[in-house]
Amino acid sequence: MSSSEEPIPPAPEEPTPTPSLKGGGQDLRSSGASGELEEASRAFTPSLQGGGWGVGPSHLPPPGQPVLRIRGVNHYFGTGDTRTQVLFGNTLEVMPGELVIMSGPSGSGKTTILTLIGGLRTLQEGEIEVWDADRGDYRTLRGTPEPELVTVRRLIGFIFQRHNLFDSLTAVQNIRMAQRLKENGPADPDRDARDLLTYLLLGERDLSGNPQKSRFDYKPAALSGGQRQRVAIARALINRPKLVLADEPTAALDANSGLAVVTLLQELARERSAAELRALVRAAEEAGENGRLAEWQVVLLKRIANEHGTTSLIVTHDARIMNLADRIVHMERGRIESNVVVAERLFVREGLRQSPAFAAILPEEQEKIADAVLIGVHPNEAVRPDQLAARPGRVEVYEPGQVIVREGDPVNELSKFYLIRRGTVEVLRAANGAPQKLTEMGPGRYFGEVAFLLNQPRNATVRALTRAEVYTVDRATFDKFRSVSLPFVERMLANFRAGEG
Ligand SMILES: Nc1ncnc2c1ncn2[C@@H]1O[C@H](COP(=O)(O)OP(=O)(O)OP(=O)(O)O)[C@@H](O)[C@H]1O
Repeated sequence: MSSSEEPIPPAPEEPTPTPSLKGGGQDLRSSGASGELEEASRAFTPSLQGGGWGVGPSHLPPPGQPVLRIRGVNHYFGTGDTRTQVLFGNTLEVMPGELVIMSGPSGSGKTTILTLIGGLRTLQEGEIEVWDADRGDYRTLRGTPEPELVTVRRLIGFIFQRHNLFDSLTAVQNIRMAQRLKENGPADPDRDARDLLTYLLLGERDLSGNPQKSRFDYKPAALSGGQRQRVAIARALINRPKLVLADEPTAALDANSGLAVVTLLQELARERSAAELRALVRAAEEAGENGRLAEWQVVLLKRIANEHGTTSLIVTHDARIMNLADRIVHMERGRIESNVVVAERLFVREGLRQSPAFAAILPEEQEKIADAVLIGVHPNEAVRPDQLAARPGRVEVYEPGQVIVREGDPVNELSKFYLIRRGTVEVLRAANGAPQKLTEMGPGRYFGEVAFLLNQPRNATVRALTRAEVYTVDRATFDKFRSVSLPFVERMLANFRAGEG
């Protein structure tokens, strides 16, 4: 281990095996420590602690507020001449229940940021706040004394590459010793641990439902790498943490258990019907993966995931997880280069695709235009003023009665195309001197491009009926992308005509 490391915080006093960081030498606790069994038996004694289980919606952050907030985070390794900055001004918000994928090349800083969020490294510069559902308040990680950091770590389920199972304990014992018994917790905690292992295919039946010898009582040495990883995953999730931090959780897993893990993480995030879940599994299969969940696993999954609202932040290259992401955060050289809410990207892409104005723009150029107006907020959620300010010129907000475009107004380089994000607008046109309502439009509908395509004044007035949020693409941007596409489109048309001839 290089001498450039910062001091590692001391071990938490709770007998919970804290995950190690990959790369060695950074363990907060070592596995196989003496006195494990003693610690384990202490952990088996029920200690009724509040929170966690049975946390209701009132324990979510205030509406529109994140569960995790990162602002201006820098990080440096080493001292003196060898001091190197590895994170640069990173800012990110994660909303409740989101499944966030962190991607990026090796060395781009993903693990470092994850360990800072988990309170496993000292936060040097910037701000990280984690929502504490038990307290109904944010915990800040800046300058936080160790005992409070321990409390923050307890809010989090860690799934890291080196899993630090206790060698002298069985699979079930390893999970039970991490289990915090709470007032509204499962009636039979032992069964809960076994069910999680069963779901992860380490129980008494195989994927086809046929009996198999369970691994409940196996010690880590008798388990394969992938099996140990699944025990570690069960241990991380046993307390239904509201925040899961995972670093390549499926790296050592085969297709079936990888899918089981991925689906569990997704299912923990929010409620889905069994039918929706099956559709999800089918989609995963159709995507060309070999993995599948058994019918009995789906039933168990529903029970295990009875507690919802878990937010997961996962560093992964696993395409199966990528496909399930709500938000994709891409890092390059220590910086968050892009932060995309998948549903928002689909919404805007689809909106642009629908408009005939974009027909002359190549699909990949359309996607660039779409990406350039994204604001990083799910279209189901209203944008906050600070979010508008952070990404200016993308979304405009109109109050009821406000005019967005006015009939007869001339168009110029600054004229815009509008895609409705939220709210309703009405379209009016003057007839016999009085405005006549032509139609109303809601989310996903667009307006405003005809005038700038034809270079004519606006042919109707559009006015907000309710508070309306609209994405905007200005004419200069539109023309730029169209000119890129034009030669291709013309060549395609020429080929088409030649073919016809
Ligand atoms: N303990 C350390 N001491 C010094 N430099 C470190 C240490 N840990 C990481 N780094 C450096 O910090 C940068 C970010 O590393 P990090 O492990 O966060 O990247 P990563 O994106 O997780 O990479 P990978 O995908 O390979 O896991 C890298 O340049 C790495 O060499």
